[in-house]
Amino acid sequence: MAVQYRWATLGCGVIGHQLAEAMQRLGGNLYAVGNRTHAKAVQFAEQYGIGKVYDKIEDMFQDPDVDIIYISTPHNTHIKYLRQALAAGKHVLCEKSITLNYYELEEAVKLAMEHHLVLAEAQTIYHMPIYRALRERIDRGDFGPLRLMTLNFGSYKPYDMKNRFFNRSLAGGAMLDIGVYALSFARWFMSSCPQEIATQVLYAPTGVDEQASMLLKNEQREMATVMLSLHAKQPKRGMLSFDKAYVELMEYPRGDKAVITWTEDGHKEEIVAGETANALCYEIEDMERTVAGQKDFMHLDYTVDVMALMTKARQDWGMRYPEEE
Ligand SMILES: NC(=O)C1=CN([C@@H]2O[C@H](COP(=O)(O)OP(=O)(O)OC[C@H]3O[C@@H](n4cnc5c(N)ncnc54)[C@H](OP(=O)(O)O)[C@@H]3O)[C@@H](O)[C@H]2O)C=CC1
Ligand SMILES: O=C1CO[C@H](CO)[C@@H](O)[C@@H]1O
Repeated sequence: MAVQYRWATLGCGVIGHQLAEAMQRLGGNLYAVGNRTHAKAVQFAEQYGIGKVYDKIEDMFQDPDVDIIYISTPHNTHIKYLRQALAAGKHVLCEKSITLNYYELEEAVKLAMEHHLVLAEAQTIYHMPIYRALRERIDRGDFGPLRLMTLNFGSYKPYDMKNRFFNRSLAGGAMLDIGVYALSFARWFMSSCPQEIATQVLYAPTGVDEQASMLLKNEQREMATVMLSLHAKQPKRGMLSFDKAYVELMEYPRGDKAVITWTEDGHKEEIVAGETANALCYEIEDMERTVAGQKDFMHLDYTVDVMALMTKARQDWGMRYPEEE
């Protein structure tokens, strides 16, 4: 699918570069770039052959030629830009976690609805073809009823205040950075949003959540366990357990392969769908198809459920960011 809309990127850090590369892999290009540090936007534009660099970020919202804004700044800055972009009539694809908490997201969703715009979180899990392939097989009843899932996500980040990971003023912490993947995985497969949630937390010296565990259960008696760590490596492993089989996905945020182990005789089956390297291409394509009005491929309803769970967990812990005090 060719890129048909004009996209502007707000932010040109690690993931901003990946989005620019994905655009080019699709045979398109970003239309414009804006960034807090202007010099980096200029350099970014040169690297990718982007024609427009805004002097000020605010100019992006007023540019009548922009259709979709991609926000990739730290979590706590998202709401400020969401407000401005949506009020100016732009569709928005915003990086995970889409907002700091449920209340900010509620406000953004209301704005998007009022202005008839597509608002979406850049959550790779909702766009990787392997997730759709598995969903189809589950819905067909191949594995029997879903009983439980176990989700791990561990990343080793140093306690370095120069980056966002442990910095409370940049909305650091495990839940918003990586918990959002585990919960999006859980929400994708669960028949309804979990109603019961039990959690534990360990804080980093900087006051943000370094490790967290969660137990979830919904009305259909489907359960999930989540273990997160931001200062200890773990495999990114998602496991779904059914009556007839269990299914494992490794590197699940951008997974492209699932291994099924059949309960009856233990034999294994592998399903491959999509490619990890194209993760952001799938996201761009789904956003464009949704903006074009084909169907909703973005799953903002799941994003809202996941944000509600993350907010509930932090409320239970009494953990607040400076913006919430
Ligand atoms: N989907 C995915 O696979 C991934 C998603 N992410 C998400 O993307 C977002 C950005 O992460 P990442 O690219 O790693 O971050 P980086 O630190 O690499 O880049 C951050 C960007 O935000 C800008 N920025 C930083 N602070 C502010 C501020 N206070 N106001 C305005 N702009 C600011 C930076 O501008 P400057 O140049 O001036 O510093 C830079 O352009 C996060 O929400 C993160 O969770 C991150 C990695 C992977
Ligand atoms: O989204 C992301 C991908 O995973 C990384 C951890 O391994 C995160 O830190 C990052 O924000």
